[in-house]
Amino acid sequence: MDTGSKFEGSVPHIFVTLGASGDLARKKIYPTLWWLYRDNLLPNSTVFYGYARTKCMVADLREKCDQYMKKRNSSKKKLENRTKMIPAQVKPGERGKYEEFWKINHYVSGAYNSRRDFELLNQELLKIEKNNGANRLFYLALPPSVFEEVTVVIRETCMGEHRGWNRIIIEKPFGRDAESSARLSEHLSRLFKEEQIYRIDHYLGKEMVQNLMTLSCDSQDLYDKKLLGQ
Ligand SMILES: NC(=O)C1=CN([C@@H]2O[C@H](COP(=O)(O)OP(=O)(O)OC[C@H]3O[C@@H](n4cnc5c(N)ncnc54)[C@H](OP(=O)(O)O)[C@@H]3O)[C@@H](O)[C@H]2O)C=CC1
Ligand SMILES: O=C1O[C@H](COP(=O)(O)O)[C@@H](O)[C@H](O)[C@H]1O
Repeated sequence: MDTGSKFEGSVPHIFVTLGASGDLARKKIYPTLWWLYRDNLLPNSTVFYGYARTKCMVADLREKCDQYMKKRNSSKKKLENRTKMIPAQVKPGERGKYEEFWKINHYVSGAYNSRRDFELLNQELLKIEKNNGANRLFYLALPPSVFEEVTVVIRETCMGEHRGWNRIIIEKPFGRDAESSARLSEHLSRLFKEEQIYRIDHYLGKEMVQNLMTLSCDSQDLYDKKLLGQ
């Protein structure tokens, strides 16, 4: 299996959001995918798949996501908009592209522990790939209680015969404590190579967290008094 290290534009990319019906998907993942698509930051022939138990159509998913799709605001503007109750919307000039974005979205309904349902998902992906292979990313937008079973079926059903690399993305939390975190890592390492596993904590991109470096240089007292720990 090719784990892949290159961002190869000529090969199709398939981004599968597991738990597509949920809060993280609608508020963070789909808006981010839209911004990347809108700004031409994705490889050509990228396709998106949503997967969850909820039976729904792409149109239903779109309806849930619509209000979160506006370009990211600064925190100040976000606060102003919240206060004024202004609903977020895609800008008028971007609506054509927004329609294009939803046309390359698909949705498959199934359980997270069902081999059969994931085989069906795999069949869908293979149809898109038309025997040319593709690079596949599986984003676990799911409660941690589902991580173990879903990664087993992904490994068993969605990676075998197809050509291209496969990656798994997990949003924090990676366990509740050191022990459960190590258990999760151990489980994942039995299924995937480390370079296939991406662990994401979007809080590390937040301004305040980024500023910790500045704080650490400028405010030694803060550290000395262990205030950060508190
Ligand atoms: N929401 C956020 O902003 C953030 C979330 N996270 C993390 O991301 C992950 C997803 O979060 P979030 O989207 O808020 O979670 P949700 O509770 O919205 O769950 C996502 C989806 O998972 C399915 N699901 C929920 N509970 C179960 C269950 N007990 N068993 C099987 N499937 C279930 C549901 O889909 P269906 O029933 O259709 O299958 C649901 O739509 C979690 O690990 C969370 O800690 C991290 C950072 C931010
Ligand atoms: O990781 C988390 O993210 C959500 C969303 O936060 P946002 O500031 O990016 O909108 C937050 O509600 C949750 O507490 C946190 O654990």
